[in-house]
Amino acid sequence: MTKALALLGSTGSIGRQALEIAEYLRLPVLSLSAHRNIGLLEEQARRFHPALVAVSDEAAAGDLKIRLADTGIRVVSGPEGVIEAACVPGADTVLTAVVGFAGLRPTLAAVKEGRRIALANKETLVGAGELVMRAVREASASLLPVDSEHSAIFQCLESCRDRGEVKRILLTASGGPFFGYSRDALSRVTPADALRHPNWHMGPKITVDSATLMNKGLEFIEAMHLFSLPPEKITILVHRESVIHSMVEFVDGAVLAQLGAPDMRLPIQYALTWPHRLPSPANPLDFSACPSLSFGKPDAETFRCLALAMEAAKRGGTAGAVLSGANEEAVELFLAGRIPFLRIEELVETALRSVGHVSAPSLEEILEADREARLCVRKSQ
Ligand SMILES: NC(=O)C1=CN([C@@H]2O[C@H](COP(=O)(O)OP(=O)(O)OC[C@H]3O[C@@H](n4cnc5c(N)ncnc54)[C@H](OP(=O)(O)O)[C@@H]3O)[C@@H](O)[C@H]2O)C=CC1
Ligand SMILES: CC(=O)[C@@H](O)[C@H](O)COP(=O)(O)O
Ligand SMILES: [Mn+2]
Repeated sequence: MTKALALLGSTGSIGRQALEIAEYLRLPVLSLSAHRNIGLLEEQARRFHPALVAVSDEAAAGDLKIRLADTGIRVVSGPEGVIEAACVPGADTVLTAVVGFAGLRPTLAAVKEGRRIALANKETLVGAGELVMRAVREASASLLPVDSEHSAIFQCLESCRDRGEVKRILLTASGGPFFGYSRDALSRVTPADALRHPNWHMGPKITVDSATLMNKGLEFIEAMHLFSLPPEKITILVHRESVIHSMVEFVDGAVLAQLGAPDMRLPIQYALTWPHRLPSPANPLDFSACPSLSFGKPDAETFRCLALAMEAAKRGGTAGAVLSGANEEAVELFLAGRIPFLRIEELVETALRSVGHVSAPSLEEILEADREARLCVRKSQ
């Protein structure tokens, strides 16, 4: 059970819900971080009185220092400031809800300090899964998934004493807002269309990833690392209702599933209270509102990002960092209205084919692969 929290990405979708849970559980919050949204960060700082707040954008950090001058709260800046927030003295748990690869270095720093990590930032494991999991083992840190599917799998595996008993993981996918669309229809969708997820309210990047099915590809790689499973033992199952958050099939044919309303407050809270369960403000599951549950296969021919992610999953090494970095950059261009939807997959594929591969990379080589992938996307847009 968490005693005190460091929260990275507090102004985002996960960050705001995490603060709701911290308040509900009466957990002290010792640090907060954001990129630029200092209006909300100031409000949060005044409400939760952390020892430290970090703002990764230097100019915004300067403004926040002035705004918080009367509070005695320390304001630190830049990527190094976010690392300081991750390692704030006294916090036993760090919830990493920064979006994108910017989450890697602070997460790694907290792992090395042996903290409990409640991990929402999936790009960390996609880009540097082997390195991060090795650091977790070396520091005897705990890594608790917040991503809804991975929290579900984690919960289904809790009574499993021998991983050899796992036949496969069934990773559920909503199919996103464009489920059933043809390539022709996809060529005309807008950012506003892509931001309309059928079941979840999330930040813009992950919402677009759900629309391209890249989110499921990222989650496939995240699951491989978190649960030490080869790609053959993970099956993606389209489940439009997002009620079953994922399942585990065992060698005797038994299947365990975790169900719940689509409400991230539940997996956030479980990562903070584990190994205990406490009452939660999350919406309860109303079975009468979901009379039928459907299942199907994902369409990786229409949604090419999924096929590219599976390719990167099998390739390993720096492929995950290239996939993730190129995708982040391409999604940003799409959201800015500078490229059409289907250009996202083309740019990711170009990066995967162009950036040199390293099979057992160091942190520096991973960071370099991410940099090169982003550069490749910007040059090819
Ligand atoms: N939202 C959800 O329901 C789920 C999210 N996740 C994962 O959790 C992570 C966060 O997602 P979500 O909350 O939706 O994202 P949001 O975009 O809503 O929030 C992102 C947070 O990260 C901060 N941030 C943005 N860029 C940087 C940067 N370069 N350096 C440091 N901080 C930065 C933002 O600050 P600012 O506000 O100032 O820009 C904000 O606090 C993602 O990895 C996502 O895939 C996983 C499962 C579900
Ligand atoms: C809430 C959460 O964990 C998201 O990752 C969500 O699962 C996205 O849904 P799909 O990618 O399945 O559309
Ligand atoms: Mn998810």
